[in-house]
This record gives sequence, structure tokens and C-alpha cells, in this order.
Amino acid sequence: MMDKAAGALLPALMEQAGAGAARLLLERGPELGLGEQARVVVLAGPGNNGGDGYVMARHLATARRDVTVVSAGEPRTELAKAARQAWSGAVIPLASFQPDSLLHAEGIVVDALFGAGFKGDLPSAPAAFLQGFKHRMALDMPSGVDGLSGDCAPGVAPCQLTAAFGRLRPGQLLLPGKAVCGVVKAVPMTMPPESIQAMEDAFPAAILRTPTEPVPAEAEGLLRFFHNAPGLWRLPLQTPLDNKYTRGVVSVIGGGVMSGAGRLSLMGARRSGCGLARVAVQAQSAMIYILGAAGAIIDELTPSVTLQTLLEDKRRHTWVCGPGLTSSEVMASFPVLLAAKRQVVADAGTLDWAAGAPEKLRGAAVITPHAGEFARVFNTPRMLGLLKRNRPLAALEAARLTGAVCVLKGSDSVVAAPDGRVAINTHASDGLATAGSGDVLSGVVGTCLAVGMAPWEAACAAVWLHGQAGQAASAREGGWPLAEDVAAELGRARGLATTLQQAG
Ligand SMILES: NC(=O)C1=CN([C@@H]2O[C@H](COP(=O)(O)OP(=O)(O)OC[C@H]3O[C@@H](n4cnc5c(N)ncnc54)[C@H](O)[C@@H]3O)[C@@H](O)[C@H]2O)[C@@H](O)CC1
Ligand SMILES: Nc1ncnc2c1ncn2[C@@H]1O[C@H](COP(=O)(O)OP(=O)(O)O)[C@@H](O)[C@H]1O
Ligand SMILES: [K+]
Repeated sequence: MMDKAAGALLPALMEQAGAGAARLLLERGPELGLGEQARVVVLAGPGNNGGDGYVMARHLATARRDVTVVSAGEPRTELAKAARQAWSGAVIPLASFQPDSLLHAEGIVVDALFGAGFKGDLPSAPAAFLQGFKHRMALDMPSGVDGLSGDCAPGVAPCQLTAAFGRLRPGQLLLPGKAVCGVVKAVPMTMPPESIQAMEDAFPAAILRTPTEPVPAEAEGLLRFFHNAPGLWRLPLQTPLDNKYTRGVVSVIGGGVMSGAGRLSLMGARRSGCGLARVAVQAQSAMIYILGAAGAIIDELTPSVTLQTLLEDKRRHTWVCGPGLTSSEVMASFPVLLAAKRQVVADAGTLDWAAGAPEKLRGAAVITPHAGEFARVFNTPRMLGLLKRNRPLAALEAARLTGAVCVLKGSDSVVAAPDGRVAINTHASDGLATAGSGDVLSGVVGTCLAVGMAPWEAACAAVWLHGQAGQAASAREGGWPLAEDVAAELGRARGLATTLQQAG
């Protein structure tokens, strides 16, 4: 709960939000196709989002813009009431507003109906009102979008521009919300640390912390969001004292039948900078790995050299288990690795092996399901519901059920740790939607773990490196890279990450 002193800061925040949103509209109106004299209609809801709308209207009027406020309900909060009072223009009840075809085509509606406080179904009259306009700008969120998950209620009117207040919200970055926010622009807000805390208290857990922002002790263990970027984690730099072992050893369980996935994972690990990568594979299938990667060591499994034998080498602490593996290959390796207390990245075949039985993954350091794999492992109605409507919570719950960090892959990957940290990754490329790109990622996670990073930081770093490599490979290949092209960019991605993390 917010204390009194923190509460006293909120009117100033609303003033900054409304003034900043007005400035944003004035600056970006021409890009939205609005003329100099375009009329602005603010649809104000009953909460503080509506309050922001009244403040914005006041600033637009001061800037001599033609602005009309339409009310979709009397203000209910003290803040919104004060903002309403400070607005000296008329307020037209929604039911009395007269439609006007010119206004609808050439003006813009500001969606100040609901923001972070939206719950349930979108009322049809205000939703239809918003939809009637050609141009729309949202304050905080387009009404009907859940600020935490990006879930959209039926009837959401997509906006071309969304003003984010001080901080981004998860729902502005996660699909489907991201798709209806249009361009999201942060309205800078001067916030002393007390106001950051006040905002967090006002909207629990639904703003994104920047990488360098400290987490207050009382937030430890609670759900909290971060934007994934260098600085949130730190990759080790190269030093003259390095040798291949200090850079980390990654071992991959190689599939006997489907070798491509394991080879891509190997490539991901090597290209992202591990000092040594090895593959453990049944002897009869070893040749493809031997011919495919001159710099890797291939350990041929025979009745006399078993996985247990390889595990006697304590330097081989990090393993990738899953890409290209059949269930029997997983059964013969994954439990053995866990019993030997190794750090394991569980992907692909290992996830399929754990279908309907997430407890089988307990002991893994990181799991990397895409939505289909997630649905197979966590197949209860509750988890399937979360997967559909709240990916951050789905990933968090998966992390808590398995004790592993969960990377829920997609165009908006989320990385959740059992302790409540959830990173949202927006640094990626559609070019990554190509077969084998996830296999590459599992190898990168392996490298980040092998070099000594903690599992959540390792997974976040790997997702960012993979995203950066995806962007670079897409640029190089005209938008259509292969997984191999993505892997080829990982060294440069790591170089960039280390530069950026030092700058941050
Ligand atoms: N307090 C602060 O520090 C700041 C708040 N800000 C604004 O405050 C907003 C959040 O304010 P609130 O918590 O008041 O929430 P909202 O203004 O988003 O909405 C809450 C109101 O809408 C009603 N409501 C919610 N869902 C409904 C539905 N489906 N049908 C009908 N009525 C529904 C609720 O009963 C409540 O009256 C943010 O989105 C942001 O715009 C900004 O001013 C920035 C600073
Ligand atoms: N549209 C997209 N934008 C950004 N990243 C994407 C997109 N589509 C897929 N990805 C990323 O590409 C990878 C695909 O992994 P996965 O589905 O496991 O593929 P595969 O099994 O073929 O290796 C994941 O890391 C995912 O986050
Ligand atoms: K809104």
C-alpha cells in the first residue's frame, strides 16, 4: 500500500503525464497524418487514465488546439476529480455526443478511457466511439489491453501512437497488446526514487525496470519485470589470462538420428564464445559431428566409454540436452546429467519427454520451450490459459514448478526465474522464425552458463545475443537468414554486448 508521503507525489505525476502526452501529440501529429488544425477529442474514463486525459486537454487548449472532452463516466478518484475541475472547457457526456463525419475522418481521438486499471470486458458504447475515429492515440494503454500481459479484450480499438508514462509496461511490449499500441513513445517523467516506489505501489509489478535500477529489498521474491538489455547481466570480458577452460566448456548430447539440431546447438555455443565445445554421441553416429566441426571434440559413446565416464571430468559442468534427441536418448542422458549435478539446458526432445510431467524437468538450470513445447509439458487448464493470456505469468509459474529458469520463446520472448524476476526481450528479429534457430539459442545459453553466469542472467544474455545475431543476420541476408547465418553473427553480437554493458 502507498504511504501518505508517496501518495502526495501522484498529482505531480499525473500533471507530467498529461502535459507530456499533449506535447507528444503536438510533435507527432503530422506523422500520424493530422493537419495543423485537426480537432482532438479526448474520451475520458472514470479513473486516473481519464484524469490524464483532462490534464492533456488543458495543455492542448493552452497550445490553442481545438479540443473537446467526452466523458464516459464521472471521475471516481480524487486525482481524476481534481484534474476534471482544473479543466475549464465543456465536458460532453458520451451519450450526447453528436457524430460528425469530418471529425471522424480528420480529427483524432485520445483514448483516456481505461489504462492500467482495466479489468473484465470492454463496455460496447465507448469502444464503438473509439472505433469510429480514423486516428487514435492511447494514454498508457489502448483501453482493454492488460498492462501486465498484453492480453486484449474483444473490441480494443488499435492506436497509432501510445504514450508510455515514465516507464514502459509489459503489455506495451507483449503480443497481442504490442500490436494495438502502434508506436510507443515514452513521456519522460522526472521521478525521484520515492515516486518510482509510489508508481509501483499504485500499479503493482506492471512497469518495467531498467537494467541498472536496483530492486528494493521488499520487492525480492515478488513478480517484477525488466527490459532485457546489456547491463541487466554482464558477460565476462576477454583477458590475457584466459584459456579455453576459463571461457567455459559446453557439452552437447548429440542425437543419433537427427544430428542437425545438435550441430546447430554446438555452433551456437562455439560462436558465442565458449572456450571448448564437445559432443557426446553414440559411436555409430559420430562421423557427421566429426566432419562438421573441426574445432569441437567429439566423444564417442561405447559400452566402455559411457556418459558416466565422461562425467568424471569435473570441468564438463554445463550440458545442453534435447536438440535432436529422441525420448530414449533423453532417458539415457538427462537423468544421468542431473544425478551428476550438472547444469543442464533442457530443450526440444527433453521437453517432449517431459510432456504432461513438468516434475521430470526438476534439476535443470534452464528450460527453453516455444509455445508448442510449453503446452505439451504444462498441459493443465490453468497453465494453458496462462499461456494464451498471460505469458509472463505462464513462464513464471513454469519456473516455479520446475525450479528452472524458463525461457518462453516467441517473437516477444520472456525469461522468468523462480524468484519472480521476469525479463521481456524485444531485441530480436522476425528473421529468427526459421528452423534450427532455437537449437542455436540452446547452445548460447550453454555458453553463458559455462562461463559462470547465474541461470537467469545467462538465459537473458543468451536471448539478447541471439536476438542481436538475428537482427544482424537478417540485415545481411535481406531479411531471410538461415539458423547457420544467425550463429555466424554471434561473435559480433557478443562483442557489441560487452561494449554496451560497459557503457551502461
Ligand atoms: N497514479 C499515478 O501515479 C499515475 C497514474 N497515471 C494513470 O493512471 C492510470 C491508472 O489509473 P486507475 O488505477 O484509476 O485505472 P483506470 O483509469 O485505468 O481505470 C479504472 C477505472 O475504470 C473502471 N473500470 C475498469 N475496468 C472497467 C470495465 N471493464 N468496465 C467498466 N469500468 C471499468 C474502474 O472501476 C475504475 O473506476 C494509468 O493507466 C495512467 O494513465 C498517470 O497519471 C501517471 C501517474
Ligand atoms: N517473429 C520472431 N521474432 C523474434 N524472434 C523469433 C520470432 N520467431 C521466432 N523467434 C525466435 O526464434 C527461436 C525459434 O526457436 P524454436 O521455435 O525452438 O525453433 P527450432 O525448434 O526450429 O529451433 C526462438 O528463440 C524464438 O524466440
Ligand atoms: K487508455
